Amino acid sequence: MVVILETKDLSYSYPDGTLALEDINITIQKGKKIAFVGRNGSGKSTLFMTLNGTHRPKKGEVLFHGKPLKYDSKSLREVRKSVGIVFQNSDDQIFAPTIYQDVAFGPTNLDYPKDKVAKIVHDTLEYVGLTHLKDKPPHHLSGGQKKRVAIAGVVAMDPEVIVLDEPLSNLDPVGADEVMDLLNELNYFGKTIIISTHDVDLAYGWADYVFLMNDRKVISEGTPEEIFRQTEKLKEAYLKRPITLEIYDEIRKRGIARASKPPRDIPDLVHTLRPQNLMWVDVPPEVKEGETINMGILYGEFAQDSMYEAANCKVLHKHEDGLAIVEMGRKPLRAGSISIYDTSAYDNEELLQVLKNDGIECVGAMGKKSKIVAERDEIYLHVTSGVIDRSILNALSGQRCLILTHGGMVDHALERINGYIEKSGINLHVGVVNGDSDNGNGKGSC
Ligand SMILES: Nc1ncnc2c1ncn2[C@@H]1O[C@H](COP(=O)(O)OP(=O)(O)OP(=O)(O)O)[C@@H](O)[C@H]1O
Repeated sequence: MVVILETKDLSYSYPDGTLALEDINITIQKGKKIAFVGRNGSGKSTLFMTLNGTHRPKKGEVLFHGKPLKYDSKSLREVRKSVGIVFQNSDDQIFAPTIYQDVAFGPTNLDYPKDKVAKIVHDTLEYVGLTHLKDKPPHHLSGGQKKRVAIAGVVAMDPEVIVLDEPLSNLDPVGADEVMDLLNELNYFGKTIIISTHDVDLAYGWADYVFLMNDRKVISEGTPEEIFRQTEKLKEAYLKRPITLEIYDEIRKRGIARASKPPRDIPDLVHTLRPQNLMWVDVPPEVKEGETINMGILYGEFAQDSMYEAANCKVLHKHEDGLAIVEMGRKPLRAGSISIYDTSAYDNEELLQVLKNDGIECVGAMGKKSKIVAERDEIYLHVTSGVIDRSILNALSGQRCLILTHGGMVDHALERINGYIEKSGINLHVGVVNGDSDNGNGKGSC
């Protein structure tokens, strides 16, 4: 593996004293797709500006092909030719009167002869699909088109590394797909692509390697599979888990996923679904269609919860020669429950009793006040966002859940859960376990 970019103990402060990066040590491999994931203000854009020398580190260094960056104008010109940056806001990047002139700006500055510049611009515009707009002023373009012009301006310099700050911000889904296709193509032809994003689904499905940033530091790095399994780190970085992983975990808990690697995208996810458990088996002559028969011991692929298990099967179709198609029975799950604790009538002693006596396995808090109470009294919160839906999902897979909330949100939670019960026909146990509210379905009995 060839290392193309590296930082060593890199720190950067803005002139007003804001420390935006602290002791960053990263290594970027040539030809990879890299995502820096972090919430607003974590330092992604600042880091990117240090990678091509726009920002000079206060401490530490940036190395390109193993050589420390120098900050004289000739060296900077060279590194900027090799490490191109596409800014978050295209208007900060595009300034020439026409798209043609904008894309020509970089190659012209490299002192290429006119005909070479013309060929580069022509080829680049064709490559990004903007030839038909070449004489338009950039401010007449849509956000997605401007983004492509900005990318074209960088591609025209033929850099080894293309760094894109939030490449999909303000793009509609189709525009976003187009930009990602373009980046994949550039990567396929050997460019190292580095992006920043808050979009965990994008990073999870797209990147070869992920750096997780929070509060001016890289707090974790690894393959997407490694990073997005680190629930605590994601929480620390105020990020969620990718939706594909969330769905996969729910499928797995219900015993309908194959034992395979966690899926990276939707086709992967579909593939993890265990095929319907239909089998051809030999059956005794007296067995009739519709009957349930004992299949004895299942093992390996066919056992759902352990290496070996006994299973009943329903005979769906009886064929000649003593063969039948049977459907394997699934083990029923223990019924889960959702208790709601109204923190307007909070009593720590009582809450601890509820947690213990009801065997609560998953606690969530909704609303700032309830979260503050939980933090103050050191009640561990398994869920802090999407609390109602998460609790429904956990209850569906057999867990006993408790939601800490207060005021109108108690009724809101009840309404949402009862709405789900009504729609799905699945009768979850739900109720308010303290205070005066009488809205519960099975109050106090969870
Ligand atoms: N020109 C500036 N002067 C002073 N502080 C700045 C400047 N630009 C950014 N900062 C600060 O540096 C820190 C890192 O900002 P940065 O823009 O690098 O974060 P980011 O991860 O790219 O955020 P976003 O996802 O919102 O783009 C923040 O605290 C920010 O307020």
